[in-house]
Parts: sequence; C-alpha cells; structure tokens
Amino acid sequence: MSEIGQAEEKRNRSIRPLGRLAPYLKRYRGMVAGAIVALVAAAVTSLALPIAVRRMIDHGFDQADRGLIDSYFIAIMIMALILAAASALRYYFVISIGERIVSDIRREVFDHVTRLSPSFFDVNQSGEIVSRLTADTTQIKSAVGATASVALRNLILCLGAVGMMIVTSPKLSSIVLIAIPVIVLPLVSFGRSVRKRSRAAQDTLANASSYANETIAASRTIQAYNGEDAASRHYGAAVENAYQAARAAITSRSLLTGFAITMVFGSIVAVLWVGAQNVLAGTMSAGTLGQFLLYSVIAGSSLGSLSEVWGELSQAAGAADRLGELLAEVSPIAAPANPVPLPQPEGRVDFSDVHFFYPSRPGRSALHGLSFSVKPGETVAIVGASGAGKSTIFSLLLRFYDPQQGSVSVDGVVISSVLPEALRERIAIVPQDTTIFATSIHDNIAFGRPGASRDEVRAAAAAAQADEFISRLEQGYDTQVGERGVTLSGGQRQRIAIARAILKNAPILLLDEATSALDAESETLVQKALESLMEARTTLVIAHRLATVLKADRILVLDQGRIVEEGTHQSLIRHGGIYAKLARLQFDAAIEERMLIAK
Ligand SMILES: Nc1ncnc2c1ncn2[C@@H]1O[C@H](COP(=O)(O)OP(=O)(O)OP(=O)(O)O)[C@@H](O)[C@H]1O
Repeated sequence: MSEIGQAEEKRNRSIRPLGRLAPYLKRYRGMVAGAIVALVAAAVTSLALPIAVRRMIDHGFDQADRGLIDSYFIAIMIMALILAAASALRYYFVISIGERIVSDIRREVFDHVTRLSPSFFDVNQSGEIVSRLTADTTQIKSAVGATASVALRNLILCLGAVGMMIVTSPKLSSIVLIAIPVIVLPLVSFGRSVRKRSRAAQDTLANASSYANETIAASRTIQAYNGEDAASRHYGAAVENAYQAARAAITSRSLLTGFAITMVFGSIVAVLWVGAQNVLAGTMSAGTLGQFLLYSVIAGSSLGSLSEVWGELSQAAGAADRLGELLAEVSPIAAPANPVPLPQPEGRVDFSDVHFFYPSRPGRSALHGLSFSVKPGETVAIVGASGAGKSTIFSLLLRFYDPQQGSVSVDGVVISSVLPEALRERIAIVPQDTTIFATSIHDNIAFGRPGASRDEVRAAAAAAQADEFISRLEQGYDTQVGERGVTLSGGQRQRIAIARAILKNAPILLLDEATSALDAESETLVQKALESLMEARTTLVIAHRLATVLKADRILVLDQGRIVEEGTHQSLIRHGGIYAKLARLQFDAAIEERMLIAK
C-alpha cells in the first residue's frame, strides 16, 4: 500500500495533472460551451475596442466628418455592453462549473476513501486525508473557477493582441516578437522555483492541520495531562513553519510579478519610442500608433496576469494529482469477480492454519498457523495478554485484511470468495471503544439497521437496558449526543453500542469487552444487555471479565499469535498453565469478591 503523496518529489511539476479533471468537465458540456462562448465574446470585444479608438483618432476629430464621432461613440458603447454581458455570463458559467465539479470530486473521493480497507489507514493519517478532501478540492475549485477562466481569457487576449499588433504594424511587432523569448525564458525558470516553494508551503500546512485534528479530537486527554501549553507550542511552531514557507513562496511570487511587469512594459515603452519617431517622420498615423499602443498594453498585461495565475494553476494541478492518486488507490480487499452466495445463516466460523502479518509491519507476524472452529450458537471466549492477537482475529473475520496463508470461513464458505457486504451482514460487532456518532440516539442505534422503525429501535434499546436512561432524557431518543457521544457515560455508550448490535440481529457476534471499570450498577446493566445480545448467536468474545469466561462454552488462550491452550475455565485452571496465570492476574479481584459475597 503506498503512502499518499509519496511520489511527490518525482512528480512532474507541470499543469498536466489538471487533465484529470477532463472527465468531470465532460459531464457538464453545456455549461463549458457557454463559458467558452462568453469568454471568446468578451475577448473579441476587448480586441475590437482599439480599432474603434484608432478610427476615432484618425477620422473622428476631422472637422469634415463631424457626424462620424457620434457613430463611433455609439459603436464603443455597444461593444462595452457586449463586453459587460459576456463577462457576467463568463463569471456565472465558470464559477458554477467550479462549484459543481468540486462537489462531484468531494463526493467521489469520500465514497472511495470510506471503502478503502483499514490497511490504507494504517499508513495514512486521517487528518491528511481530510485535508485532501477540503484543502485540495478548494484549490481545484478556485482553479477550475476563477483561475482557469482568467488564464484562458488572458491567453486569448494575449494571442489576439499579438496577432492584431502584427496586423497593425509588422515593423513594430517584429521588435516585440524578438523581445518575447528574452522575457519568457527567465520567467519560466523563475516560475518553477515559485511552484516548488508553494508546494513546500502546502505540505507544511497539511502537517499542521493533521496535528490540529488529532489534538482537538483528544482535547480531554490533553487537558487532563495539562498538555495545553505543549500542544499550543507544537501547533504554534507548525503554523509558524507553514507561515515561513508561505512567505518564501509569496516573496518569489512578488519578485516574479515585478520582474514580468518590468520586462513586458520596458519593451513596450522601447517599441513606442520607435513608433513615435515614425509618426514624427510621417510614416505612421497617430491613430495606428494609438491602436498599436492599446494592443501592446493588452498583450503585456494579459501576459503579466498569465504569469500570475500560472502558479495557482500548477498548485491546483498538484492538488488534482494528489486527489487522483487517492482515487487510484485500490483496496486489497476487493469483491471477488464471481462471488459465492453464502448459505442459510447458521453462524459457523472456521480459521484454518491462518498465518498473518499486518501489511504495514511485514517483518512481524501477528498470527502463526491459527486453527479453530466455532459451532453455531457457541460462545467462545478469547483470552490472552495484550498484543497476543485477539483483535486481529476479529479484523480477519470481518475481512479488513486477508491472511497471507490459510483461510477463514463463515458457514463453510471461504470469506474471500463472498461479497464483503454479504459477509459483514452476518456479523455484529461491539468494540471496546464504542463509536458514537454526533447525531441523535435514535440514529446511533438505527445505524445497526438503517430504516428500522422507532418501535424496533426502542425494543433494541430496551433489550440493551438502555430504554430507561434514554426515556429520562429531555428529548428522549431525539437527544443529540455530541461528538463521539461526549454527553453520555461510559456505560451508557456501551449499552447504545449493544442496542445497535441487537438491532442488527446478525447470526455472529464479535464482542470486545471493555477493560475500563464501570461502577457496579452500570456493570450489571451492561452484563444483562450482553446476555440478551448473546442469546441464540455464535459469539466470539475477547474476555476481560470473570463472569464472561465462566459462562463461555470454551476458552481459547492466545499467546503471541498462537492458540496455546483450550478448554473451560475450570479445566484450564486445573491445568495450571498460561490461562491459570492470566486468570490469577486478571480475575483475582473478581474471584475474591465472589468469595466474599458467598461468605
Ligand atoms: N493496524 C496494525 N498495524 C500493524 N500492526 C498491528 C496493527 N494492529 C495490531 N498490530 C500488532 O499486531 C499484534 C497483535 O495485535 P492485536 O491488536 O490483535 O492484539 P490484542 O491481543 O488484541 O491486544 P489488546 O488486548 O492489547 O487489544 C500486536 O503486536 C500489535 O502491535
């Protein structure tokens, strides 16, 4: 799996990647055509103005043709109106196309990223991806919108004005044409260094943004550890770096602009001096010189604007390239070409000689030749030290990763041959860190089965021992729970996650018991909720509670990616192996408590 942005340095710093936007533009041919017509109309009108001015100078002020001056002014007024209408239409079309395309890209990138397998997120920071979705798309919006139209208008104006300069006076134009390479060549190389600096500024900002993202999400932990000052310093330094990088880019941009304008206007002034000599010598009319002057100003200023927007266009090209890379990222967990349908759900699970290492850590095996079967309706507890590979079993069963060797089957079918959605339909998971979304309680529970009725949601909540606390809230099921459910207690969050799994009603349940201690009352409620969830389902539970291992049909003891012991609590304690030691550490307090109660 490649890290996005890794190929950055090798990438051609041209505006070619903007070509990636062509398919999006094609979807809106009508609007693009409207924009081009408006652009050309505005440019042609601007280019026609100097002709009217020359005719006015050469003939309009002639006493013999007094009537002509009125018709010239009327013609100029009409042109100005056409220019105004064309410019307004250009603005409308171009900006709308920018907004339209960026909405499409945002949606497509989001759809794609949310479907990438977790191995992608192992090597890419979520803050970085969010920055692609917001900052890069915004840059493309301004490029497709304003910048591209400014560039196109100036290109048409520049080419048209140069053409008209040649028509107006070939002699003066030849001097200008010789001057062009002298001006353009240094501009191109200068432009390159500007682009390099802008890219550096952008990357530094992306770093600062992912830091801010992470810190804000962890604000409680940061405050609890009095880490605000350190975080402020860190972010301050990152933002300062971004500012310095941006300033370097701005400095070169301003130098580039100054240089371009000096060179362009310097040569125009020189040419005009020659023209003025010609007028004095009687070889050129004053109107022709005026017309030439206007065309050179148009050509010069449009060239200047072109050099200014070029940097922005290439920045947007970089953004398009990065987004293209993200869209080209292929998830290793693909749906098979000819998916096998799963049989009637039973809830059987088989791991057969599974060897697995995480793609981001190829050197370190997480599971070594794991084999076990879980019969329909059986409850199997997985026990093992931290890092033994317990959660990895869940990740493989949900097909977040594929094992490098061996196979995982559900209801007798190897899971890589079925549609991932069909597989996940059969599994409900209650993770240790419950995910609560910043929406209503109803929506959080209904996430287990979109479209569930209010009664179904309420029934699931009741089975999860959550209905009572929810009903006591002012807005009941419509209560908004805040980001990550901050307004709920740990036990309440867990019961909502359990309600969600109950609503899903899948034949296989994966349960990662929370290690965090709950108060006795919450603990009892959560325990009761889990009991109704586990009823008549195949359950694999990463166990941290004595009550759970006592109730399990079987316990698998995992050590460094291998199953080292298997049996019931009693038999394993009698065996006196790893489990007996683990149980003494993990469950001792609970065992003592039970004995006290018994007394
Ligand atoms: N996404 C990942 N990328 C790389 N390595 C990982 C990833 N997740 C886990 N590991 C590694 O794989 C091994 C098994 O991890 P796993 O999370 O399955 O352990 P666990 O038994 O569930 O531990 P715990 O009880 O602490 O949650 C560990 O060495 C861990 O560092």
